Amino acid sequence: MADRLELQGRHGKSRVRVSRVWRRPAAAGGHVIVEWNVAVSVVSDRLPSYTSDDNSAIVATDSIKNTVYVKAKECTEIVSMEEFAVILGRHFTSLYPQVSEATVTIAERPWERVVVDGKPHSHGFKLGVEKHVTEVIVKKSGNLLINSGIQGYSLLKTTQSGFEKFVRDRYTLLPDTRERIVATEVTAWWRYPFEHVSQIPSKSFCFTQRYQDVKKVLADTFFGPPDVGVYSPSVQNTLYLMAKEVLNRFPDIASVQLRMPNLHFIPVNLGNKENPGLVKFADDVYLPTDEPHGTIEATVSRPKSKL
Ligand SMILES: O=c1[nH]c(=O)c2[nH]c(=O)[nH]c2[nH]1
Repeated sequence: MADRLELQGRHGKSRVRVSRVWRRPAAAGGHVIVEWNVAVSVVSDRLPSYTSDDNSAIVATDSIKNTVYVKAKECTEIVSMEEFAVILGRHFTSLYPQVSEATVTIAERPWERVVVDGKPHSHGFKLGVEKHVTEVIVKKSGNLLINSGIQGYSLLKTTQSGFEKFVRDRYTLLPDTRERIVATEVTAWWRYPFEHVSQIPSKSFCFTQRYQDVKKVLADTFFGPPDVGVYSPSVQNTLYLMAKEVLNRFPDIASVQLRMPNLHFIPVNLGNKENPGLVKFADDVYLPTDEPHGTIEATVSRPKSKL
């Protein structure tokens, strides 16, 4: 009976923190530093270690951790974290016969070059807020999937947002409004179209630049033009327009998933019978809260080609 059990397993190392510096001269743009939190997880064809005392097929998670530092050392040219993830995935699936698949996840700590007296500093950095993340799955055949994203991208606007004409029934208290604050913390994931290591473009395509560009398109669409903005009838509609604009602008992105919690700014009205109108709301004083918050998410993809 026990012989018929099915076993699926994977192992790896998480929270491997590595930082890499590339020391370019100031004239070439100055030093570049990245700080990455790497997780590697491998799938093996052979799993005797789960069912016996035979560890002969295990690549120790300690060796997996060491490999991250070896590969960082070997990257003498600047690499994006997507490229680094592919390098690691290729390494584990090609060096070890039993490893059929590797998943490499990286989150970047957002060190940003400082600007001093209007000039980018050659070796000074400060920590930003939102994070670039990636998940790369590499198979032994060289087939792969690259998903990248943004986490913790907080956006807010003080007007040009409303919510009205929604379902109104005995459970409804929320009034219609065409004037409110809208605030969110965007999590975005997008998929690149590369399906095999051989399709990954060389230097002409830069994943890091694409991350910056996607971030800008998301924010520009959320805010609208600087002087007048753009009216948002719901977080749902704004989310869709943001995803659509990313797909419009970047043909090499196949699909976009956005998660945009609605972080409420509740109008403050305070008073009682003796003291009515202690604070009367006039689009000025709010109670910000993220507990509870609305959860709004969607995936927008290009139609599948009908070849
Ligand atoms: O943009 C919004 N979408 C909703 O689905 C919703 N629900 C709610 O109470 N407020 C809002 N706002």
